Amino acid sequence: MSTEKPLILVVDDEPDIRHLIRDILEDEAYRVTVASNGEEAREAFINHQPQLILLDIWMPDIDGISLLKEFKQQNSQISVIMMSGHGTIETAVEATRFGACDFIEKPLSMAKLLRGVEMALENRAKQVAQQMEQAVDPVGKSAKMVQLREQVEKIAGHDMPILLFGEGGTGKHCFAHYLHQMGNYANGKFIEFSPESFPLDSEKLVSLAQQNCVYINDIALLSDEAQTLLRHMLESGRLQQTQLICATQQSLEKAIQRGDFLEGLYYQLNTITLMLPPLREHVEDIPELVHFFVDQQTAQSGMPYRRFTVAAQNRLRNYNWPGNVTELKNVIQRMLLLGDEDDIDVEDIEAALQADPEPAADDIEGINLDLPLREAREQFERIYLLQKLQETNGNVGKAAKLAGMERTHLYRKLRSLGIDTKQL
Ligand SMILES: Nc1ncnc2c1ncn2[C@@H]1O[C@H](COP(=O)(O)OP(=O)(O)OP(=O)(O)O)[C@@H](O)[C@H]1O
Repeated sequence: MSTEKPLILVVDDEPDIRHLIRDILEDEAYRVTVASNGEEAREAFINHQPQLILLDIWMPDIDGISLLKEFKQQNSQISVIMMSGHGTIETAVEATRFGACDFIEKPLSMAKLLRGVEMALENRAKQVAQQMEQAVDPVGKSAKMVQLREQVEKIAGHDMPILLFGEGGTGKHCFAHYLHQMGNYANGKFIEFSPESFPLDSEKLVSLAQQNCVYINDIALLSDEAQTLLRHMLESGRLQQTQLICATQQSLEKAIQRGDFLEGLYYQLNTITLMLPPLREHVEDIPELVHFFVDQQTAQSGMPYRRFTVAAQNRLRNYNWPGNVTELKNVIQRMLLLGDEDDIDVEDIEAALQADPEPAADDIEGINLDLPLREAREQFERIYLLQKLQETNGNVGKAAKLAGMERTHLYRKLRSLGIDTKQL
């Protein structure tokens, strides 16, 4: 996995705009390359292989849509944000149908530009991660899982909003992907919005959502503005050609009572609800989930295969899993990484469960929330990395794996945070 900052290609024939965007992005530590016309853009695309392209919709030698199509044909994974001036906004909306992930209007607002770039890169990273996970059918033969899969088969083909209700880590994303695969827009995209990334522009929402599956995580945390917009879109039928799946960990009825959630929106969303049980209520699925995650992780990372003894599997069934399937997956990853023997036994499980950083609230207590973001982030990074080093007895290589970073990058990061691993 590369930990270098993503490379962004900026294509615009106006030098002022190119340079302004380059400065803004470089200030945020992105790597940037620029092109002033179609020809240069093609060259930069091949030579630099950017992760994201900011593409002007109109240039003297070629129109942006044709260039977008070319890029998408050569690399369907590439993220492209179109930039449009007044009068070309309809073309920009059109561009989302040809695979642009977003568009921004000129004159450019620095905040919107950075937000757009961040969101595009985040979505790309999520897509890559999802592909690595090879969106699987939910595993489990317990009565609850069998019933849930049957429900999905019945409801996936209807264009009605679906609400997924379940504690953190119970498989809401997993079932949302399954619904997408079984639904009417299986050939369309799976687009995830968090409450912060929800588009507040109705045209943009409709153009992104059409013929696709839209998954909104933590729906109870949507801003009042976003709730009103979503309600309006649903009432006016503008999201009809969309598979809309919303997920929540908290009761929406209670959110309504507190005045935090629109009652009208709740009735729009509550037609079909799937209740995802906590893992402690279907522990009979644990052995199958363990096999599944061991196979998945050893195949993905080349870690050696390790077997769980029967006693170890029983211990896993007796734990109450406050973090549900996510916690089980993390514990398995930790054991595969840290153990040396072929077999994983009860003692390894006890050690991994004790090291489980689930009660996150305690861990972030040391962060001063009055600090500017950059410094608060540094404080968090320090606490987080010290915790990883503690879990691995100061082994930087293993800590890097747990943190999903390259070892050399972690060394550099530790140095910049003033952490001396020899003193630990
Ligand atoms: N039944 C299942 N079969 C196989 N994998 C599963 C199952 N349930 C969950 N997973 C996997 O476990 C991990 C956590 O599940 P997921 O992200 O779907 O939970 P979530 O409820 O959406 O979490 P959050 O509340 O944090 O958003 C994912 O990698 C998911 O693919």
